[in-house]
Amino acid sequence: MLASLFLTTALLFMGYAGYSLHTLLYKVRPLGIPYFVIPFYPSPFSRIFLIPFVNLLIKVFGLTHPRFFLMTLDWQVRQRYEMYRFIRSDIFFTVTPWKVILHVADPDMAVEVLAGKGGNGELYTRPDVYNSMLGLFGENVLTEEGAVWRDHRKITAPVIGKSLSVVWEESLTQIQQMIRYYDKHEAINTSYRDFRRATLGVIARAGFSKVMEWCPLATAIANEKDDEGSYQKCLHVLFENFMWAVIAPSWILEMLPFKALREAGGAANNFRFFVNEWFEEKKTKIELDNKTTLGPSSKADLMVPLLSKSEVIGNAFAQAHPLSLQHLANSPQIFILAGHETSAHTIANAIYLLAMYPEYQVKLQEEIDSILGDSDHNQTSYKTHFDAFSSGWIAAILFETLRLIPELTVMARQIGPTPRTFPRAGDLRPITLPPGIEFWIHVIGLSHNPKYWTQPGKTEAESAISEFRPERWLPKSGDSTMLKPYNGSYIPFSIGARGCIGKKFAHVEFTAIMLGLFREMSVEFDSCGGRKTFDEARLECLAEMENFESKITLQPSGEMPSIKWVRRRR
Ligand code: HEM
Repeated sequence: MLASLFLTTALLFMGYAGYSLHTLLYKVRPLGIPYFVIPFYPSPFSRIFLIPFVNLLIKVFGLTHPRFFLMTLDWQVRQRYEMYRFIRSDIFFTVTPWKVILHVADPDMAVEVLAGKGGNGELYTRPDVYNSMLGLFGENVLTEEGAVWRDHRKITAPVIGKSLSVVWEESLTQIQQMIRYYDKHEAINTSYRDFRRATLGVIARAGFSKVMEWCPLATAIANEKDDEGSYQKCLHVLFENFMWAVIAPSWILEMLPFKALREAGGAANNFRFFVNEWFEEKKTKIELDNKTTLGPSSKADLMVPLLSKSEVIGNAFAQAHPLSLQHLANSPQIFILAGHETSAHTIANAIYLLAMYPEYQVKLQEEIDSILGDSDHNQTSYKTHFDAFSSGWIAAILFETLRLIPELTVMARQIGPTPRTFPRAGDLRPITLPPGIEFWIHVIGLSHNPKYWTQPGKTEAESAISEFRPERWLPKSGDSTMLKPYNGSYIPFSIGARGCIGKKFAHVEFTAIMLGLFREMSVEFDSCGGRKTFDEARLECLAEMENFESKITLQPSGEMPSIKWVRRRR
């Protein structure tokens, strides 16, 4: 009885899926764009329960046709531009029974989708599944759309711009503390975590005037009784299990019979708790300050101007933009989530690339020495020194790192309820797409598209598009501006009104951290007592980078080779 009920349900489901797929194919075929049929939509649920199983089948049966790549986890990272080369088109569809996805490595179309406006005069929105993932911490600037998002953005964007001096100062402080630790340790393979701690320290200070001295994760966790230790532990657990935290509410995770999932549920709760506590602490302090004749004691962190716009503190702006205190309380959580892992992993990626290509460390150090001369880098400031470093090797290394390994591999948007026409680069005719289609703007596909990355006067092979060549960004002789890639072909921070709010923050932080590290140190692979050659370590590193996976951001799925920080020989 139960078996026949199960069979009937399965047959009905398959019938419905088949019918739905047929309807969607009917929409897609006349458009004349290459398409592949995929049996599932790559939602967080399928990422956990289905795709690993499909990956196993693909491996066991040795399936090598490119259509099978499209069913694997993070094919966007491993295939880069190759899928588009194979089908000879910069856009293609995957049609699933539930959704049609248009994969885009065409820069003109990318610009229109990310920065253009839909039929209702608003920006194209993210698919609901993305907003619900990002909405784990309540409504915030990242998840809202339309008028509410505009109000959030109006409040948060200027606030971030005001924190840059603190970002510079705190980045140098974190690195000083980190170097003290590295000086006493032979080899480490904890760089991703180490930089997460450093950038967390920067955002805590810039955001909340909270001082978090740098220490390795193990020490932070061992000190769990201190606030920051438990805070970092819960962030760590949350990042490791983000997909679980997205697909199930914390109270369900906390009831499950698996320790890792219970911890993930607890971590999501604790994270909200900690940030709310920081927020409340700050609010009380500002309210107190406002009651005194002196006014707010500190203008230098993100929360002061943010809170001064809230309905609690109350002013004309708050009346015109009635965002609730809860909306504003969610903003710091998003600053922390969006602003510390992205920066930390970009720095760690750059460090590994510099270990693989030591010749660029020398360039970087020469640049630092020529700008600073004998002066102490710890005495520099954002105002006096950022500009000097913003169009040389440090900047080129940041841009090239993000070209090869962006933090977000795909930016998803959807068409509203009416058909829209989209431009295509080159002399291809624009294309009118029906409602219901999702765009997956392929950030790495775009930054590896040979039409836009083959350098003038060179062949595609000579341009070494898949390799780390920061010099491609440097100003040409007789010019002072850095490379400006074809619009839409380089979008690690996205573009347009919805582009990253923390782009400058991240650039300043990266610059100060590189300055602090490479003024004093060099990085090299650990030879494991002479058992591993440089070439072996380099190949190991490349193989790990090929296997990076998207959790919240793109990051190692296994162990990176160990590296050593050594004092510079001068
Ligand atoms: C290397 C570092 C970073 C990278 C690569 C990066 C990348 C991005 C990207 C690609 C988006 C757009 C996402 C989308 O449209 O789907 C974004 C949005 C955002 N980023 Fe960043 N980000 C970085 C650092 C930061 C920092 C340091 C902060 C804050 C201090 C920050 C705060 C935000 C916020 C609030 C948004 C949402 C903006 C909106 O929707 O209006 N990011 N970031």
